[in-house]
Amino acid sequence: MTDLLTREEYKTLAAKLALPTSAFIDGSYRPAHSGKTFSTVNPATGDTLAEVAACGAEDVEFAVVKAREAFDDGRWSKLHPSERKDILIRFAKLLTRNRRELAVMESLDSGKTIFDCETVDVPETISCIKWHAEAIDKIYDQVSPASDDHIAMIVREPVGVVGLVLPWNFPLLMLAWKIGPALAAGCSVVVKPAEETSLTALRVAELAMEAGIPRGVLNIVPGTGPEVGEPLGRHMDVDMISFTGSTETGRRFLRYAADSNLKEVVLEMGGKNPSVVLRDAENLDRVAAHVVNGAFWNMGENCSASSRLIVEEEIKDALLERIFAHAREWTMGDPLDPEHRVGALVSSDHFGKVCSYLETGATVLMGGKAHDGAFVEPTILEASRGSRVAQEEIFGPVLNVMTVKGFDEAIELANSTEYGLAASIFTANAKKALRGARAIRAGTVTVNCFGEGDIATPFGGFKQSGFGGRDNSLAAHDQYTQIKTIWLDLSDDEDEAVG
Ligand SMILES: NC(=O)C1=CN([C@@H]2O[C@H](COP(=O)(O)OP(=O)(O)OC[C@H]3O[C@@H](n4cnc5c(N)ncnc54)[C@H](O)[C@@H]3O)[C@@H](O)[C@H]2O)C=CC1
Ligand code: BAL
Repeated sequence: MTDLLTREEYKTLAAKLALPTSAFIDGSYRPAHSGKTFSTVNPATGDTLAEVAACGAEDVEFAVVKAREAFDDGRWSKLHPSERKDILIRFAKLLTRNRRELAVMESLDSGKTIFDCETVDVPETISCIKWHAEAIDKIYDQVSPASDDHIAMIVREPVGVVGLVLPWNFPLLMLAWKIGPALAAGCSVVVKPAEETSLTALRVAELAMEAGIPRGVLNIVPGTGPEVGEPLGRHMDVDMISFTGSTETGRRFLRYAADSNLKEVVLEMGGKNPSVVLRDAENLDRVAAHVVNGAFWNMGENCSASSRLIVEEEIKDALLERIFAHAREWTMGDPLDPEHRVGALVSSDHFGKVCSYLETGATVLMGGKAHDGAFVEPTILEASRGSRVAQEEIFGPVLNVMTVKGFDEAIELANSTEYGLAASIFTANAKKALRGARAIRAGTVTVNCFGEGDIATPFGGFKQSGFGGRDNSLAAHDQYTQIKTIWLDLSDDEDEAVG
């Protein structure tokens, strides 16, 4: 368990932080080609933290050229996997050395609680880099069945230059989910952080250089979606895009690829994830704790947040009573106070979006109030299945409750949105648990618990939640490599004529 500091100690650290503000391309910090900057704001206070380089198409071009040079000359892509492993492990050690600085920077820039940054975001970022580093020199290529006078090898090669487009809800962790396997595989990357939260990615790039990742291999280009994300998505010399964010923007990347070089596209997008609680669920208090954690953790700014509770009507009241009790324990306020479990929403725009769902006419069972232009109380609503709060990804601490009469209706309702990222099912009946887990169309289903799995299990979605691949596990290695088949003729030259 991480040793947490006091609020005052975190405030002192925050005041002393040196914030990186320039793009990081070809191994050094540089201003945007245009010289323009944009403000990055602490959403909890509204204060401007720093002016960050507002990059554009020229900067994307420069970063892609440098990433391509690095890839083609093999300074990283052709190292022995064990050499990449050693450097990435050194990188993980430097992240560990700087973990407190990164946690405070992440909390300030995103509004996430320091508790989560210290206990989840930063440690999982480090273990993700380590996991892919440790895996890379243990993955074997294959030899296919073939006749005695041939050998057919199936080898995996790094995809090449990869554009990584990140969301703001887990700035460090999503960076790690993508650069961990991409760098381990030997790719060169151009990262576009979300404009709301660029700081930690810029700092991490410097630590990567210090660890020995060669220049040009890891480039960070901050800026807006249209000015940086689109030129990256349309670039003719980018071999692949891996994106996490909204389904709407994910669709754009498919169009960019279709209109340019048909680069590979992997999309990890939104969710409207159900917690299904059947009448035979055991230990409703424990179920309630999972439901509350699933709905309110990270202020619900989580693609796999359990934002829909589907409960059989016999147990609805008993479950809700316990859910209210657990939700009341989720204290909200200054993200740098380690006692707080609910911090600020990421931006005033996003705060406005979440608040708009509180005014759609749904019955408010708990919470429902917003504070100081940044904070939304853990909120429990009751609205019908066709309503906006039941269908749309709110990405805030808002749980919608719906009752059902039995298993079949519960599963049908669980599947009734355009999304299919994650789901939980709570029941003491093993058959129902497994039938439900199979029938729910989602990339991850947890039984009698809530979670996303871990670095060793694939993460991604069905339906409009996902496209093209999976983050985490060796499935992520597959994402950043492509298959090549090599045939070799072993026959004696004198055996037979060709043709
Ligand atoms: N992990 C997830 O599933 C996430 C889902 N969202 C959902 O999306 C909603 C909107 O949040 P946004 O920040 O606007 O998400 P977004 O999908 O627009 O942003 C994600 C990334 O895409 C980039 N981007 C935006 N527009 C682009 C464009 N036209 N071309 C290329 N790149 C572009 C952004 O700069 C950012 O780096 C949230 O309220 C939430 O519902 C947002 C972030 C993460
Ligand atoms: N929950 C990890 C992925 C995401 O929310 O973007």
